[in-house]
Amino acid sequence: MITVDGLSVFAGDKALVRNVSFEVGAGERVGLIGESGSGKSLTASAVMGLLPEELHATGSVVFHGKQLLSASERELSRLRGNDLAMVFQEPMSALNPLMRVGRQVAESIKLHNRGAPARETAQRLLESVGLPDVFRAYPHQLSGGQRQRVVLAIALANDPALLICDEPTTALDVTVQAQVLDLILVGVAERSSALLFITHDLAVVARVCERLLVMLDGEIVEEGTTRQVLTEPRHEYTRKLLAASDLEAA
Ligand SMILES: Nc1ncnc2c1ncn2[C@@H]1O[C@H](COP(=O)(O)OP(=O)(O)OP(=O)(O)O)[C@@H](O)[C@H]1O
Repeated sequence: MITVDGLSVFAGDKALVRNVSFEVGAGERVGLIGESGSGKSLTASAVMGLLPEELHATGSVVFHGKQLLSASERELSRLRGNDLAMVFQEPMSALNPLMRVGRQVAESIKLHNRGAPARETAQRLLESVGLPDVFRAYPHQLSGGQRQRVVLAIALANDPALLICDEPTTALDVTVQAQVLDLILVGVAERSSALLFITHDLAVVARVCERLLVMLDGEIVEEGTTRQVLTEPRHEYTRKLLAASDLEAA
């Protein structure tokens, strides 16, 4: 469904992501883990066509048969928020502070989903993330966890084939984290969406992902099923990550 092949990201001639290759199959939940600065977010941004101007990507990212690295901005923006959706760490960056959240959800529903009026669909989406009463609220009136649930409702609005989450719960309280993770899991399961989940938190990937990719200094150094990577890590770096985490090293 999405195939990343030999992806590199450069700042000038300095490679920040080097020769990264992986696939995410339809409906699959894959985790991208590694320490801060290992290149996880840049990999996701390159896949989404959201790299800042000073960076450039080489290699290949094929999504539903289409080469994204050479796609026009117009094609990319048609894909984003449609077949390809993303949830970032900081929900305020994805929301318009001046618009009621119900309207923001309604506006994200694309025309082809116009069976029911967008307002009703938006309300149903908000209910599905446990927010039946926030339609007329502004983002600042909500808690961080509620805002992230609104962002999730927007990301899921058009039943994306692939949802990319970049540290979606890192900024939230621990109790709220679990709730948002569950909503992500239910949301992708109901739609058979694939999930690429970026985090440095191994307890989170253990709960969410079927397969893991481990990044170090811009490269993928290990890959396997979640169970394999967390119980029989092959790379020294993965062992260190496990030792440094709260996970019971099995
Ligand atoms: N616009 C940029 N220009 C130059 N270097 C950058 C730029 N953006 C990121 N980098 C560098 O690229 C490397 C990878 O960054 P990236 O944000 O992908 O890491 P990460 O694994 O997602 O870490 P974090 O969890 O902290 O977000 C880092 O060393 C970072 O400093």
